[in-house]
Amino acid sequence: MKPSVILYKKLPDDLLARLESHFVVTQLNDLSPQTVQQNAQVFADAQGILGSSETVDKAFLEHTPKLRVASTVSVGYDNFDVDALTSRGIALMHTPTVLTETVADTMMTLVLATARRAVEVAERVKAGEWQGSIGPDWFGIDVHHKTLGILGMGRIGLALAQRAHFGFNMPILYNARRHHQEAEDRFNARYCDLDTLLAESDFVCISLPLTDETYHLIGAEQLAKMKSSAILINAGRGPVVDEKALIQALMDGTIHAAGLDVFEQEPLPVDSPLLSLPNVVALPHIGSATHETRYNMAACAVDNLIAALSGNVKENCVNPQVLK
Ligand SMILES: NC(=O)C1=CN([C@@H]2O[C@H](COP(=O)(O)OP(=O)(O)OC[C@H]3O[C@@H](n4cnc5c(N)ncnc54)[C@H](O)[C@@H]3O)[C@@H](O)[C@H]2O)C=CC1
Ligand SMILES: O=C(O)C(=O)CO
Repeated sequence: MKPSVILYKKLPDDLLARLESHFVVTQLNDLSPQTVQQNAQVFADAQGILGSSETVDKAFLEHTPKLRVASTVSVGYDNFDVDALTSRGIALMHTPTVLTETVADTMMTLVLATARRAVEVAERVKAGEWQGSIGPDWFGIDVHHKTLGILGMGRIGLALAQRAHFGFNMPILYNARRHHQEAEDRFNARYCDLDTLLAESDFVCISLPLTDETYHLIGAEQLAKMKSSAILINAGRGPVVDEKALIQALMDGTIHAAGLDVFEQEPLPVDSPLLSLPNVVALPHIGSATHETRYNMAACAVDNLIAALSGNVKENCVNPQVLK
């Protein structure tokens, strides 16, 4: 008999058909306690789950005694209790690599949009304010040849460094737990401690995962170490930055601007002070959101689930120790 799996994200038809050729698939909207309660038998029978963004913790796992694989349509997995999964022998599969270039494009978009005030001035044009030659109140700052600091020199950080180095002639600084030879050799990136990176960068770019270590890594103290002309870019996870401290720093001119794809609470509440600051470009977590990349992520997640439930995993497992 085919194993039962729960799908909690919409898939393109061809990928759904592929999933259904291997499994008995139940489609649900989410993994909320209410959904679990209403579909108790489905969760009790499920050997696999596939979707994104929902919390999978100890309390959830109590309802899934047969679960063997969780396949997330994302590279980030901070919404999973990995220790709880591992202690139950459940494999966690994710989708690195297929989204790397697209997310780096998004980060470069934020760098350019904040520096050149693209959103703000486009809105002024739409509001009919472009009535003659523009003056300094419409000007931005240069991106090329400025120093770009990277926090999180992993796959996405490297792809960002490539764009900044070759495309914009930007010196690259990075802080990491170890030296990255590839970044140093290919992009002339210079390793430095966090304080030096904050003090010397014109753009501080975050492509870090959210972990206990990175939670609120950037707070008031760190923002105060940045240049007052510097711009903060965050496309890692919202809680890596203390959002209250960031709002204060943007309001009092401690830093120049921020380009944000991720927030402490998503969707960003409509009354967030971030939305009334002209020096903020706020995107709705679109880092990987292109048609091509979202398709590739979904295909990767389907393949990951098939591989893991058939004992055939070659890549993309967060906790490979459960496979031994
Ligand atoms: N905005 C968006 O739509 C997206 C956001 N992301 C976020 O980007 C993150 C990174 O993705 P990848 O580059 O593929 O992952 P990765 O694992 O290749 O890179 C993360 C890097 O951060 C480093 N790191 C972790 N903790 C650190 C610490 N405390 N101090 C310094 N460095 C530390 C790791 O050593 C690694 O080099 C994801 O975990 C996710 O949170 C990923 C995709 C899309
Ligand atoms: O993959 C991730 O981690 C995202 O945030 C969305 O692509």
